[in-house]
Amino acid sequence: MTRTRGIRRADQRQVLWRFRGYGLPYLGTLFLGLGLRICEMAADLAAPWPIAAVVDRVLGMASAHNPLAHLIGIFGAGKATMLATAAGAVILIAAVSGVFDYVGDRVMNGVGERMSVAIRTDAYGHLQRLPMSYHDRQAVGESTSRIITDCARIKDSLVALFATLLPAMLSVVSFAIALLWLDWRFGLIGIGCIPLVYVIGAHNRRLGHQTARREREAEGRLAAQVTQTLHGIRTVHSFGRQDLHDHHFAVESEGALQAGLATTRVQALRVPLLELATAGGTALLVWIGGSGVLNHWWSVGQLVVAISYLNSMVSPIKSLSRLSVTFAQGQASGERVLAILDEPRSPARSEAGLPVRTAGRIDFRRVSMAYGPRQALRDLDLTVLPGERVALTGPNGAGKSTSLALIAGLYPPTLGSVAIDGRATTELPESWLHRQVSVVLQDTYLFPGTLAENIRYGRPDADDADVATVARAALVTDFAQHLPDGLATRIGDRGTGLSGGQRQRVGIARALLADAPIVLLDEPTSGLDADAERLVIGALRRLVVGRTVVMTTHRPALLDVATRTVRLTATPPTSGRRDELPRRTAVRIFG
Ligand SMILES: Nc1ncnc2c1ncn2[C@@H]1O[C@H](COP(=O)(O)OP(=O)(O)OP(=O)(O)O)[C@@H](O)[C@H]1O
Repeated sequence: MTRTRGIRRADQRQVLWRFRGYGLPYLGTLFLGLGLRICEMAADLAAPWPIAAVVDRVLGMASAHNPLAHLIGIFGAGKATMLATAAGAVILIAAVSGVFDYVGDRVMNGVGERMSVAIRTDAYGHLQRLPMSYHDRQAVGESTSRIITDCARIKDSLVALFATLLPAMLSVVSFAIALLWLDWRFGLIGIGCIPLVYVIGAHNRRLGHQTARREREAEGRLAAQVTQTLHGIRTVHSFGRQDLHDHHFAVESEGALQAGLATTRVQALRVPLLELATAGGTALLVWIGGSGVLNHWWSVGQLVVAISYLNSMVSPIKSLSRLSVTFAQGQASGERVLAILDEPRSPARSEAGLPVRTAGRIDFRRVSMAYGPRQALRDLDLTVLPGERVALTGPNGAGKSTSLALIAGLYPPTLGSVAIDGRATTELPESWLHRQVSVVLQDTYLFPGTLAENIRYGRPDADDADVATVARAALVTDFAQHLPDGLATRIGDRGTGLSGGQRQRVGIARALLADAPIVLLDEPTSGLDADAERLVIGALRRLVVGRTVVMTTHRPALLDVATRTVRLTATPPTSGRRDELPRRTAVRIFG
């Protein structure tokens, strides 16, 4: 949020331009679309001439140069025949214009749609790969809103750009030239309308951008609010605090409403101002044009054509200025999506020279870790030898989970280094590191899908036999065989339908299948009753064999699995100064 506010005005205009690279693959299609629009334009330019021919030749008001005049008599010079021919020409021209409009629209809209899908896919892919520190500070709902709603607004802008803006600009230029060709006085009146209408549109765009940005920020906060409430829906129900969430939602909703109303005001003001500007142009044309007809400068038919051209020229200008709000919204949304795309990712590193499988030695060297201003670990020295099973214990907040997160490479240490087989985790490619380290968390996260799919999450290429083997070893089969479809049973969002112990066993099966040489267990049995814990520990005993294991636990039964226990201690700070925050050291107790 802070970042989008920080974007300078000069940069604001370039927001949508920053996405131009996504249009390069479609340049050929865009030119085809433009060609179709030019054909449509030619048909539109011909549209008023049959009427002019009727006025001049059939009604005999005057005779003047009409490029289609000779065509009206092609089937006969009788008035009835000429009328019928003119009527047929009107329909034919409209049909030709309609066909080009239809095909042109499909081609141009398609480019906008495809470009926005590519932007959304990139933004989503980038978001997933951003470091944990980014996700810690960004609400889930806010990120979701950027990927879904903001990308949709960018799509609206791109579709409007290709399907409306470019054709409208083409129309304005073509009709202005046609008016000039008809008579320079008509041309001047038409061209005179353009700056007036443009100024109104530009003013709207500026106002619209400010309100659109406020609206999108408020909507983002609303989405975050909904996600947070739904994530904690059990707690909401348990405490019956729906009223509190209603209140928070109403406050955010009011913010979104005010911003939405401001956008509506900007939009509402635009229409009357534009109507006034265009009515001025038409009035001038009727006045000067009428005088011209009376003075025999031009025919009635030509005046009809000129008025028709002026209308055709002004209506795209009107639609352009209507787009000012769409573009303002697209610009505000573009800033929010760029804020994701501009966020730096960890650099890609080569796996060349790295062993397929690490021996599993882990070294913490004078490691300190802070989450922003909050110190979590200080000066930790610890070596875990290959095959060792170390349990980290200590009071709440001593930094046990943080130590595991550092081994998994989820965060870089603030000071010191964490090394695997002598290589600092910050220098290792993420893909390699993830193959070396498996994690079983306190509450295993399961995705909607089958049990087998969830187990396969750690190794997508594993065959059914491998999945079945690890499911047996992790005691998943014990409960899966009582489910209607065994391992093919579908489970709900976040594993609903399974008990806590069952979810943990699926997590262990997943880690078994991933077969990483280092296993991290973060309180895998906390919250389980004695029976469930016994089963989970049974499964864990199979997982830890032949691997380096670092675990955090308060449970004596799980401590039995460890070959060494290390206690992280915390000395309370003597003052509020940062350098005197709790000092944590590794203290060997057993082993
Ligand atoms: N993602 C985070 N963002 C900010 N602060 C964090 C984050 N994770 C942990 N902390 C803070 O770091 C400190 C250490 O947390 P950590 O979870 O590592 O402790 P722990 O020893 O595992 O605690 P527990 O036994 O309660 O699980 C705590 O003060 C915690 O509030």
